[in-house]
Amino acid sequence: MLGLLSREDVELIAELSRCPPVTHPNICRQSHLNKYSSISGLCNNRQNPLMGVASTPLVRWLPAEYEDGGREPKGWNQGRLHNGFQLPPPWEVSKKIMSSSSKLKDDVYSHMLVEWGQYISHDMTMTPQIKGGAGLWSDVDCLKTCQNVHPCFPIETGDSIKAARGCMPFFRSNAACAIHRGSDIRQALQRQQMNGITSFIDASTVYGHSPRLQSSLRDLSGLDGKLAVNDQFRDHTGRTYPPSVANLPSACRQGPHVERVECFRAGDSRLNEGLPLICLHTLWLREHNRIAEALKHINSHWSPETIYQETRKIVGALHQIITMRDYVPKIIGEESFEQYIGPYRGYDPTTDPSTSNVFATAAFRFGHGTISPILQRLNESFQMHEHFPHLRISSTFFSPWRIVKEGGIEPTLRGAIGTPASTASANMLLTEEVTERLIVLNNSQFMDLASLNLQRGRDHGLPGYNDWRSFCGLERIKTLEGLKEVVRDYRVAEKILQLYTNPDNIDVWLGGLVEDTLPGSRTGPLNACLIGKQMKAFRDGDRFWWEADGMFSQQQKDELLNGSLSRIICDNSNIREVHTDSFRFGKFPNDYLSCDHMPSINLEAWREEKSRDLVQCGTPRQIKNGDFILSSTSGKLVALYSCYHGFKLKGAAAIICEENRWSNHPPQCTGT
Ligand code: HEM
Ligand SMILES: [Ca+2]
Repeated sequence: MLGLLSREDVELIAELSRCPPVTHPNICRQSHLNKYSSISGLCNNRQNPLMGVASTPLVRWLPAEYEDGGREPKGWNQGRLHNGFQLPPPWEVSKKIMSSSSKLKDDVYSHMLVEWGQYISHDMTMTPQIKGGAGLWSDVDCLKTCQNVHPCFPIETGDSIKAARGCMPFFRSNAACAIHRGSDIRQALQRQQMNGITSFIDASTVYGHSPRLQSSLRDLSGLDGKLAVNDQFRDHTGRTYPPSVANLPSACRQGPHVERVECFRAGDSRLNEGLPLICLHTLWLREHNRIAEALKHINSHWSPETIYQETRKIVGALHQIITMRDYVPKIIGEESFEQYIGPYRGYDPTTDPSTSNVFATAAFRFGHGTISPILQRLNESFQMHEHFPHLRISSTFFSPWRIVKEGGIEPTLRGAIGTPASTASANMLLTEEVTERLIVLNNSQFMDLASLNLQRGRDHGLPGYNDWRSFCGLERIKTLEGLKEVVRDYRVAEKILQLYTNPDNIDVWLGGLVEDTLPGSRTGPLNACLIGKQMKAFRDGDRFWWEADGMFSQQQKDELLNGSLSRIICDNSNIREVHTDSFRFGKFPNDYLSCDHMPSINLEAWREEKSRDLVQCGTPRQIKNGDFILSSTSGKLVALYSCYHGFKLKGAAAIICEENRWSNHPPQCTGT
C-alpha cells in the first residue's frame, strides 16, 4: 500500500491522524469550558469549537498559489516562470537588498517595543516544520541535501565558501489537517499550514496550549495555584527563574568556566532564543506566582484550581491590554488603529479569530527589520554595565546561562527599556547579525533570517505583494515610478525591480517591509492593514476577551487598566525606577518614575465572600490528582471537578449544593 503513495501523501495521512478530533458544538455546553477559557482554545467559539484552537490551520485570506496548484512551493521547479519571469533566489534578494551592517535608532520608542513584538508573536503563531531526517518513509536528510526533495526546500546560496554545499537547509512547514470551513473548494484541496499554538492572545506563552504542557508547567504539589519554578537557580535576591527542560543535557549554549545552565521551559518553547525573551517569560512566571499568592491571601477559601484559573485569567487580560492598548497603536499608528480596529463593541461569534497565514508568514515578521545588532546591558544608573557589557546578539542566542550567571534579568531588562529601538528603513532592513550569524537549534550552520522568511512565504504559496495590496484596497504597483512612491528610497526600488522585474512577483514580506512608514507608525500601509485586521479578529472573535460581557466586574476592569508592563517590571524584578510606558524611550533619571508611584492593580476587587450556599454546604472536598472550581451560573452552587492531565475521572464531575448538602460524593481521579 505504502508503495502507491508519495511521501507527501504519507505525511499528509500522518498529519491527519494527529488532527484535533472532530468536535460537535454540544461538547461546548460543559460548564467548565465556559467559566475559563480552555487551554487549547477549544470551544472559545461555541458554534465552531475548533476556531483559533492549537494545531488547526493558519487561515487564508487569499487562496494559496502553488506551482502545481495544490502543494508545490513557489520556486520549487527550476526555470518555472511567474507572470513571465523567474523568481529571484531568496539569498540573492537578502544579500542585495535586505542585509545591512548598520541600523538607525528610533527617536521615540525603546527597544522593549521590539521585544514585546517577538514575545507576543509567540502567543499568536507558531508554524511547525517537518523535522525531516531519515524517517519512517523519508530517506532524505534536509541538513544534507541541496535538492528540492520533499520535505526539504533548501535555500540556494551560490556561495561555496560560507556554506560549503552551496545551500542552507530549509524544512517545509507541516501540512495542516484538512479542517474545511467555508465553501471554497479550491482552498479545501490545497496544502495548508498550521498554527501549533492558540491564536487567541491568551498568555499561551505562560501556560502552554495543551493539557499535557499546561500540567507540566504547574506546581501541582504546592496546592496554591502556582507555576513551577527552577529548582536549581535563583537570582541573588531569591527571585525565581523558569524551570529547565526535561530532556537533559539540553541544546542551549554554555558559558566558559561556569556550571551548566540548561534551556528554560515555558508555555512557548522558543523562549531561549534571545535574552530579552527569557526576561519577559521570567517576569510573567513571577507575576503569576505573585498574583496567585495575593489571591490566596484574599480568598483563603478558594481551591488551588480556582486560584490558578483566576490568576491565569488576570495574566491573560494583561497580555491583551498591554498588546492592544500600549503596543498595537504604536506599531500601526493611531489612524490605522481607528481605521482597521476601532473601539470594542463586544464579542462577535461570526469573527474567525484564527491567525492568518499572511500575518504569520509575512506581515508580523515586519519586526525582523527592527532587530538591533547589539544587546545593551545596563546598570542601576542605566549606564553601560561595568561587569556585563553589551553583546552582539549573535552571541546571546540560546544562552540562558547569561541570565543566570551574568546578573539576572535586570541588566538585559534595563537595556530593553533604556535603549532606543532600531528602525527598519528601506536601505537598512535586517542586521547582518541575523542574516549572517543566525543560529537555530540543532543545526550548526549559520542561517539567514531574511532568506528563511522569503523561502517560508514561498513554501506557503503566499500570493505576491500586489495581490495583498489589492486585498487591502491599496493601488497595485505597476511601474518603477509607482514603486518609488511607496518605497521612497529610489535606489532600493530600482534594485527590487531589477531582481523581480514584475512588481506582482515581489514577495509580500519584502514588499510590506520596504514600504515607507505611515506618520506616527512603524509600518507601511500594507502591514498596517494586515496587522490591523488580524488584531481586530483576535479581539472581536475571542469570547474570553477581557472586555467581553461577563468576564470581569466593572471594578475589576478599572483595576486591570492600572496594569502595565512597567508595573510588572517593578513587581517582579529588582528594578526600582521605570518609564511609565516601557515602550517609550526616555532619559534616566529625568523621564523615569519611582516604582512607588507607578499605578498598580488592587486585587481586593477580586475578594469574594463565601456565599450562603457555600457556608451551608461547606467547602467541597479536595481530591487527589484533580481539583474543583465553583460555579453558580445555573442559579445553584455547583462544584465542577476535573482531573489533572493523565488521570481519568470516575463518578459525577459536577456536584450540586442542595438543601444544605452536596448532592453527591466528589469523583475520583485514577491513573489511566
Ligand atoms: C532577535 C530577534 C529575533 C530572532 C532571532 C527571530 C528569529 C526567527 C526565526 C528563526 C523564525 C522562523 C523563521 C522560519 O524558518 O520561517 C521567526 C519567525 C517569526 N518571527 Fe522572529 N525573530 C526575532 C524577532 C522577532 C520580532 C521582533 C518579531 C515581531 C515583532 C518576530 C516575529 C516573527 C513571526 C510572526 C514569526 C513566524 C512565527 C511562526 O508562525 O512560526 N520575530 N523568527
Ligand atoms: Ca495564544
